[in-house]
Amino acid sequence: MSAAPKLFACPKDTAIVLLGTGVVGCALLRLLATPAASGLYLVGAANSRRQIANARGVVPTQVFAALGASTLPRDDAALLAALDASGASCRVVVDATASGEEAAQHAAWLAAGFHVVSANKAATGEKLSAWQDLHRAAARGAVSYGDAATVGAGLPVLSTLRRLHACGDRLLALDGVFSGSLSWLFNHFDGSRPFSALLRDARAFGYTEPDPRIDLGGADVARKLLILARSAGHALDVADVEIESLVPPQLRDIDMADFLNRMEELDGEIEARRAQAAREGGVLRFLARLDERGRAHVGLTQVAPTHPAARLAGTDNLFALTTQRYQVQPLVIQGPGAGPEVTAQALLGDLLTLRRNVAA
Ligand SMILES: NC(=O)C1=CN([C@@H]2O[C@H](COP(=O)(O)OP(=O)(O)OC[C@H]3O[C@@H](n4cnc5c(N)ncnc54)[C@H](O)[C@@H]3O)[C@@H](O)[C@H]2O)C=CC1
Ligand SMILES: N[C@@H](CC=O)C(=O)O
Repeated sequence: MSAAPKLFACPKDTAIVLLGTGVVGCALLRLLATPAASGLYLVGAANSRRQIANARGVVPTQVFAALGASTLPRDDAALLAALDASGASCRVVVDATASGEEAAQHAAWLAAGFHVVSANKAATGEKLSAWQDLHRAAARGAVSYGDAATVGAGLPVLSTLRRLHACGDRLLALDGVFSGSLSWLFNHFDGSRPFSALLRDARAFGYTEPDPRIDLGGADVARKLLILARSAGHALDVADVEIESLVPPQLRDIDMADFLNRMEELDGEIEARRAQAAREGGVLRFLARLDERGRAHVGLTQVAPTHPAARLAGTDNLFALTTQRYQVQPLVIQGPGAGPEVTAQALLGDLLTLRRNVAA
């Protein structure tokens, strides 16, 4: 891969490797080629099968072609070596995969002094012990973990919660719609098209997880609820969240390709629920709730058309934060909660914050 002279017009202070060149990773590559990303330079990129690395710099717009031509085997160590060889003072691994294996490495990377910026929720939204390890590792490595993309695709909800927590405010309850894909699906599911057809569209628009059962099964929403609760100081674990799955038992354990061919099997049950809700004057929304007694639940709920969740559009997420100081009226954050551009912007925002903090 040839060096990129234009990139070196900026100080080489922040070197990046990018894991994952799917919809989010690609959108980030586009942003890295814009002036907003001055001072950030890419030294490696990988998908699940191939990688490229060059400590002197990789041109973001050439990553696809270079990966296509690459014969380098997948090896995270070689990517970390490129970060080290770059000489940059700030070395960052960006995780835009949905891989549990990569997420399991975040703590080790932090402990070794690499910053991590992640859209992947598997490290922070699953086991509480992993969350705790990660925060200990970041302290040990004196580095930061950027996670703005993991909740609300970068809506300012985690930053707000953390600021309230730092001010001594206490989160009492959390309510809302935490999934962009499920929001989009139920905002459009009016009986005119089968649910499975809408799901194919949501997948094509890049709103769903690589395996849409992670969305439909409630796991993605539960992860976000856990990330939010933990960021507000609540030590919640996976077993503390009651999850209602929309995936019927016969579709849960088959491989993803089979599931994608059999999505029509979702239609009967979900259309019956929609029709029943409509007969009773309501609509379906996939809601998340953490109540004041620490009970957490995610699942499909029938709501009245006047309910705030019934008035969302597109991929809107809605986060209603009830805290000691926002008790009479919750603090509400609403906006698009999925999609490549907004998610990549959240990653870029974390990278720029890191760069600023390291320079300060
Ligand atoms: N799509 C969205 O709106 C949002 C996505 N996210 C998160 O962003 C992440 C990526 O999502 P998408 O781009 O939609 O998925 P995608 O399926 O389009 O892309 C995933 C990429 O990761 C690569 N990959 C898988 N395992 C890998 C490994 N071990 N090493 C390197 N690359 C590997 C795949 O080859 C692919 O390039 C997920 O964790 C998702 O939860 C977060 C917020 C919003
Ligand atoms: N699949 C997720 C993408 C963002 O996290 C969602 O639907 O919200």
